[in-house]
Amino acid sequence: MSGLLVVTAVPAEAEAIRAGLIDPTVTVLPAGVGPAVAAAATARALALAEAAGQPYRAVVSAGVGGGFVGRVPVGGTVLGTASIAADLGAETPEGFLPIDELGMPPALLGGGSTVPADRELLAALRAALPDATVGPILTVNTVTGTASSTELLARRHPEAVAEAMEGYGVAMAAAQTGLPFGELRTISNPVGPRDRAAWRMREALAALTEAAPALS
Ligand SMILES: O=C(O)c1cccc(C(=O)CC[C@H]2O[C@@H](n3cnc4c(=O)[nH]cnc43)[C@H](O)[C@@H]2O)c1
Repeated sequence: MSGLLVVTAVPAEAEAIRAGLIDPTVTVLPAGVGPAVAAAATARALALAEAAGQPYRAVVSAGVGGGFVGRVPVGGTVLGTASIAADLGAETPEGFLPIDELGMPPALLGGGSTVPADRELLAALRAALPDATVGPILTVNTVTGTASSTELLARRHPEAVAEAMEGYGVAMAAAQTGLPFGELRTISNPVGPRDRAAWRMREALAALTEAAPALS
């Protein structure tokens, strides 16, 4: 059996993680931005490893993300208790309905819009990163960029600590293969009105390098 598969969106995240890794059996795969490409690339990597007789033992979605103000600071590190597809569902005149509430058989949804992190994997990550903020991480197709959508999202997910764009996709690929899944994010920006100039990408990438020894 191979080691851990860590899936990032962009090469800069992958390089930041590789710079801090201490476990040589960890593979870091930059898969692309968004849940669809993340799921497809993760599923392919898992299937190829399985076919080669060297399956991975667990999968972690990792990279930078937006933090909910008052829940985690910019530059902070977050561990997901669950990855939630926050915009998978239907709009109604009364508001957003998650896919789980549309009356579809759960089997058709791959279980639903929330994928819990594997307990043992999360416990190991928490032990290695005791200062990390722990809570659900939202997966969105569109970076939240207005005060009104931030408020709606924060109200719908009062426990959520961060948002990013890949976790749920990676989680679905891991679930299809029956592998433990976790999500680790470092915070590059607050979730809120779009201000790209205020993103602290360098700090978030440095925090990824610092967190990388926990990936083993
Ligand atoms: O906003 C832009 O102009 C922009 C231009 C180039 C690249 C990006 C990104 O890489 C953003 C998405 C990327 O980073 C993660 N991320 C970071 N902060 C957030 C956030 O507040 N909400 C959602 N995703 C975020 C995400 O996982 C992507 O991989 C943006």
